[in-house]
Amino acid sequence: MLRIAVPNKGSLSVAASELLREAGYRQRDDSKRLTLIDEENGVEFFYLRPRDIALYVGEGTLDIGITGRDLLLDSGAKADEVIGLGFGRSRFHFAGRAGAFTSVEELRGKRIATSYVGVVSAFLEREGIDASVTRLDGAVETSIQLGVADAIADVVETGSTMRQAGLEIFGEPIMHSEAVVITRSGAQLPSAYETFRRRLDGVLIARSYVMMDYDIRAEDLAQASAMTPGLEGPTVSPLHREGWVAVRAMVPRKGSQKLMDDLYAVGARAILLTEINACRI
Ligand SMILES: Nc1ncnc2c1ncn2[C@@H]1O[C@H](COP(=O)(O)OP(=O)(O)OP(=O)(O)O)[C@@H](O)[C@H]1O
Ligand SMILES: O=P(O)(O)OC[C@H]1O[C@H](OP(=O)(O)OP(=O)(O)O)[C@H](O)[C@@H]1O
Ligand SMILES: [Mg+2]
Repeated sequence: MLRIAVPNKGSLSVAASELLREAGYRQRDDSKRLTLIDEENGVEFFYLRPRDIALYVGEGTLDIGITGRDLLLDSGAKADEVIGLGFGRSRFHFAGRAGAFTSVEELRGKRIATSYVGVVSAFLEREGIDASVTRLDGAVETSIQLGVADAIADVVETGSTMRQAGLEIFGEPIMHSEAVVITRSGAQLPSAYETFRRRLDGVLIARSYVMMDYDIRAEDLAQASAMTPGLEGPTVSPLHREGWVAVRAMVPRKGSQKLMDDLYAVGARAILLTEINACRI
């Protein structure tokens, strides 16, 4: 059986289970449940803290994990990111009281609080900055007000937690994160992994692509099909109208409305955009 770790709580948990459900796997319907066997697909799911997942996968106890890229790097586990999942996107930033810092150089000799000691220490070492790093479990933003730290390094999505705590980010983002699938470095994975990977790729593609159909005069086909190259090439079929053809191609969802305008402008008509529910590429 393929053994897969899924976040049991936190920002990634619901979206990870939704993705797996869309990919045809059984998922728990009770958030207190910590393991689940999907007999039909030959998979056992383990619902674990996102922070611990890289450790289990790195040790080889579990084959696959879904966690945050930031948590994977922070753990130092011997596991690699194999698929970016496009949700749980965040940036990782230093912040201080409004106006207190303008650059990371000013962190020298200062106290920094964070839940990501691995990421922060590696960054400071790379930059040659000597500072003391304190580990906190969460709600790191409050530590400055409470006098435990001069600056913090934390996850920022909308920035509203920082703003409400009266803090301001400074310097470039230390990293960009999203939910990722991880496997143990150099591991020989069970053959079921390939099916898992193809299913997930299928869901991700179905989410980011749509199907575009249109009719066009044969003489305008070259110009229009260059705008809709599809994955392998567009499907072009005869139309029951002299001098016209029907074209079908997958196109990125992003920008698809503008693409319809542009196709219309080069002579395409009966332009249809439909959802892809699932696919194997
Ligand atoms: N507001 C957010 N938006 C997007 N991603 C986030 C956000 N907060 C955290 N993350 C990401 O979610 C992952 C795990 O963080 P999360 O906060 O869910 O775990 P946790 O702090 O252990 O759980 P909890 O917050 O429930 O105690 C990390 O990869 C992090 O980058
Ligand atoms: O930029 P924002 O949209 O405000 O999101 C960022 C906040 O979300 C996370 O907190 P979480 O709710 O996970 O609490 P925690 O700090 O206790 O983990 C993260 O640690 C930040 O505090
Ligand atoms: Mg959190």
